[in-house]
Amino acid sequence: MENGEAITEEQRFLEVALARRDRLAARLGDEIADAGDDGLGPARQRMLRQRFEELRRAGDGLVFGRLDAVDGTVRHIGRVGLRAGDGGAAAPGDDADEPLLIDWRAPAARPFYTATAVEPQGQARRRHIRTAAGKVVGVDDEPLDGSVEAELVGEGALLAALGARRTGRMSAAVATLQREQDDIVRAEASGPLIVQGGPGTGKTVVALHRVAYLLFTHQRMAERAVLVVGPSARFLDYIGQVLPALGETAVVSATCDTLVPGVSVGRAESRRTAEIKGRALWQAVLERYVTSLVPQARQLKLRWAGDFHPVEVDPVPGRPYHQARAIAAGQVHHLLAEAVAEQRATMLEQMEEGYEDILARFGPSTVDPHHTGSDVDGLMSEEEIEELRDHIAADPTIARFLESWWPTLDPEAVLRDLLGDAQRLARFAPELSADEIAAVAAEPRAWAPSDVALLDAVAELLGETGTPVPQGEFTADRARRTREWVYGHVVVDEAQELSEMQWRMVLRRCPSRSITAVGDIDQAEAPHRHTTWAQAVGAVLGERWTAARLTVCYRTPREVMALTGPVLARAGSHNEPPTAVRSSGIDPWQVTVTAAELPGTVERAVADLKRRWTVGVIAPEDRIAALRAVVTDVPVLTATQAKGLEWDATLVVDPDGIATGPRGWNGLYVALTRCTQELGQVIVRG
Ligand SMILES: Nc1ncnc2c1ncn2[C@@H]1O[C@H](COP(=O)(O)OP(=O)(O)OP(=O)(O)O)[C@@H](O)[C@H]1O
Repeated sequence: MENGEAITEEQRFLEVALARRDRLAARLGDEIADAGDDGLGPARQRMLRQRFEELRRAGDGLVFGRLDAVDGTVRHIGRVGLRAGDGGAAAPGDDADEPLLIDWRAPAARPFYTATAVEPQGQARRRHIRTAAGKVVGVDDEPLDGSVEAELVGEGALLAALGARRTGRMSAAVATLQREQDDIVRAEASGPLIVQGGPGTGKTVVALHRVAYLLFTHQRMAERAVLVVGPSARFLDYIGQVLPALGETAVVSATCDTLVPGVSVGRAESRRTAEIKGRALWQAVLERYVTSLVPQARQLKLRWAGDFHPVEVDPVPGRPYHQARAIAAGQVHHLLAEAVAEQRATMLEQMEEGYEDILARFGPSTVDPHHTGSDVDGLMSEEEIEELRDHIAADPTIARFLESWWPTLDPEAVLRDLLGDAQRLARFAPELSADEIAAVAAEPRAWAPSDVALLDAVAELLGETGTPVPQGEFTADRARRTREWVYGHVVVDEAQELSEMQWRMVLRRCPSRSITAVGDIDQAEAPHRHTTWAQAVGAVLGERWTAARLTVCYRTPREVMALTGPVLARAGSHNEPPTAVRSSGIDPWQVTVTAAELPGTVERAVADLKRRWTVGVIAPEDRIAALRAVVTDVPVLTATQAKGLEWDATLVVDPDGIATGPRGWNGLYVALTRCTQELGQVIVRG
């Protein structure tokens, strides 16, 4: 079939699918409007709204693929699934339940990503359909009968997508996911999966498509929401468009700095203290410290209605501090009520006379007036003791006493008391050297990034004080505002940057360990010293995690990747650099200038690149301010800030300066691999 005919044929199909989509969306819109009147449950309303949102967003790229099976069956693949009868009556002769468009996440769509000429999985042909504004603009056919052997799935469509200009926002790659990527997207989600991939291998793409896949496949996960942890707010903004476009609303995205509601980072910190405070040993240190705050077992003397009563309380070990406190408070209330009742019984026994007078001493609050008098034996019934216990529990004096004996604690105050006191640190963190203790204790009061994971650990050890779970219409809203929310799945991007304590913080949010972490250990710039995944996660996950790899670089052109070998070796890498899939045909270039010439050269180079491309400038930290003064309309970032981002062209300023910082070679590796087309370097002489 000629390409023109194929386009016409797919255009017809697209129009049918768009019409069905529109009709279905309109009908759902009506149902949502009526839902209030019909008294539909909130769960059903949420479902309707979610489906409506999904349909609304599935505009461009509603249909992007087609599989023709050997037996003649034709299946179209799209962003959402549609049935022939969706939104109203099916066309004459159509079965209303017959699938019209298959959701890319459904099992039936899998061969679209994984069938090859060697393993055609019953398919004769794969077709990629490119659309723009409701029009089919291109069709790429790939025979799977062995007549053509392609290394890449949908090579034409993939290379077109990769060669497209970058917009500063990540776009979905749902139409062109490659087999090694698809294997990870659809992998089992029962334990931690750690994906190592060099720059541009699609780790972020894979992570986000996996979220969409898991939410589609596992309803329970959608009920608990999925957490996406990324390295920076800039990065979260960069990927922000992708998830809704993939159809997901049950997702919370955060950085490690924003994971604890109500806590905000107020200052930067030195690499040294960040490294010290990221170590796994803090878990034990904090446990020891919080345990030391639990009052010892002791005999309390409590006053009730004018008399003192001895009450022996034994704190329950192994519970979070506040939970143990609540149990102890319950014990106090109960034992005091019992003691009062017992005292009364003893007194009654001892006294033969003056019965009425004695009862009066207990006061009206403890005595049911109907039960006074000679018709009872004077002993308190179970119900009366229960009632007395409630009075005791509500009594402000008793509450004040409990608070002074076993105070409720604020995690921030607890952590401050520990970190700010060198003597206390020496007692509870004997693993640290005197120098390390002095460095931690000398830090300013405001929280630094590494403190957030420590605060989270303290909050967990203290346990909650009974604050109600916030309400919200969408699961994600409630999850975002609740520190102890248990997510259905957690995805960590740029996972190589996490400290051991940050790993713990992530794990606390998903005790089932249904976690996908993607990263490149060779791009690690964080102050921890790990150079392998086993080191990075060993202290927290042990050996109970599965490794996967991505090996093909889709972003950086061959010409640029060729420069990275020596840099990677200097970074102490244990990994092969990924294989670049494409060439841009543009040789990387460099100029050498004096420090005085630097600003002018950068300004001119950016102005020139900007005429052709989207541009990012990457420089050492100490040059950023000066460069921002001359380059105002494109981002000027450190390698750390540029992590995960990409532009058509990158200008790397003073690469030697980038390489001399701590973990500098890793930073330079990040900087060199951000472009999709052109790389320029400005080297500073002397
Ligand atoms: N299958 C694909 N189809 C289309 N584009 C893809 C595909 N895989 C990756 N890309 C594109 O390649 C680029 C790099 O992908 P991504 O940012 O996910 O890589 P990464 O491994 O996270 O890189 P880094 O570690 O350097 O940040 C992006 O522009 C992405 O859209």
